Amino acid sequence: MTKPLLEVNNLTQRFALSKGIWQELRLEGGRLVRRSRHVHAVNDVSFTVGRGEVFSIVGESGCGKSTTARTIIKLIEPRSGQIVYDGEDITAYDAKQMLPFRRRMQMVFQNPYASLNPRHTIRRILTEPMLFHKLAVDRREADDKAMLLLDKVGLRQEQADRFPHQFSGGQRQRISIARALALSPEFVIADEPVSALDVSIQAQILNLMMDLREEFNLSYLFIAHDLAVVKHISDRIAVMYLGKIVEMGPKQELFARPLHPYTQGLFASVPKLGGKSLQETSLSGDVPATPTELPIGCHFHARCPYTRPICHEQAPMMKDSGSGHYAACHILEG
Ligand SMILES: Nc1ncnc2c1ncn2[C@@H]1O[C@H](COP(=O)(O)OP(=O)(O)OP(=O)(O)O)[C@@H](O)[C@H]1O
Repeated sequence: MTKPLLEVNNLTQRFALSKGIWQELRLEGGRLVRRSRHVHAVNDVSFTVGRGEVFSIVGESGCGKSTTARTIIKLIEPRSGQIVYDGEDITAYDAKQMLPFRRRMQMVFQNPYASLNPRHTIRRILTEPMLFHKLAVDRREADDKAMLLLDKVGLRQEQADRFPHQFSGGQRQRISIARALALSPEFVIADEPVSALDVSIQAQILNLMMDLREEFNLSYLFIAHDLAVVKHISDRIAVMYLGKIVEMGPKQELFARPLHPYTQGLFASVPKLGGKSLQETSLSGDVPATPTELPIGCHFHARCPYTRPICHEQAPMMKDSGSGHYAACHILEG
């Protein structure tokens, strides 16, 4: 088997909440001390992304998708676990060591307006990173490359001297994609890249991303809260709930035979093709707003229609049901 481009092993991330109600009082050695509570955003997450693969992570808001992405690219330091990129363990790399990887791994964000400097022209947004990373010998070469990129993402060269606010949402996302490509990456992390766009524009951007994948031989880690968005583009999909991957497998397998009750609930809430109404969802209740205390046992037990006593006590292990289709649920253990 060929080596994966990205390997994430047992990744865990948590945030300290240090103010007001987020502190707790504890009796330690006869003294009352204040301790920060923590949000357990990512809990023991493992997956790989192969070369040329589109791997998607889906789950409801707050389940830890963005934190996983930001930790992989080391925008935040992992609490524990391992990140291996192209065979190199980058987990403990500092900012200087990360510099070449920051070029090779690019990120496209949900809100293109917030991620583009409003005071810079598109020309400057595209050429500056190239010059910084020495991917162009001079301004003229960077400029030529920028013009080519505008063509590739479906914008006109005459638009290069405009500012981000002079573009529509979809066009701004095209600029973000061009900026990511300006650094000739091999891996793109796309964090909800179409969620802020009109449905009619979403398909255009997804198609563009898939065309660029072919042309530039890209691998994608694609993050979305909506299974419908990842249906057409993914090779494999991981479903995340409360910081954990609960199911993972090839797209066809996952869509044909969702195993985990949470995945089944997500499917039930996908709008029917061509239909106006949503099907009745079998997902009741909400994800805890701030997961400072993780449930004991299966994280999903409070919302699961099939809960058994064991689900309150033991966390289920990921089990392979064949063809690389994994799920973590006690029901599947018989
Ligand atoms: N900097 C932070 N400080 C404290 N808590 C945080 C921080 N960033 C994220 N969180 C919390 O971590 C959890 C996971 O957040 P994350 O943004 O990764 O989820 P998500 O699945 O990407 O959701 P969304 O789609 O809404 O962004 C949430 O409970 C969130 O409130």
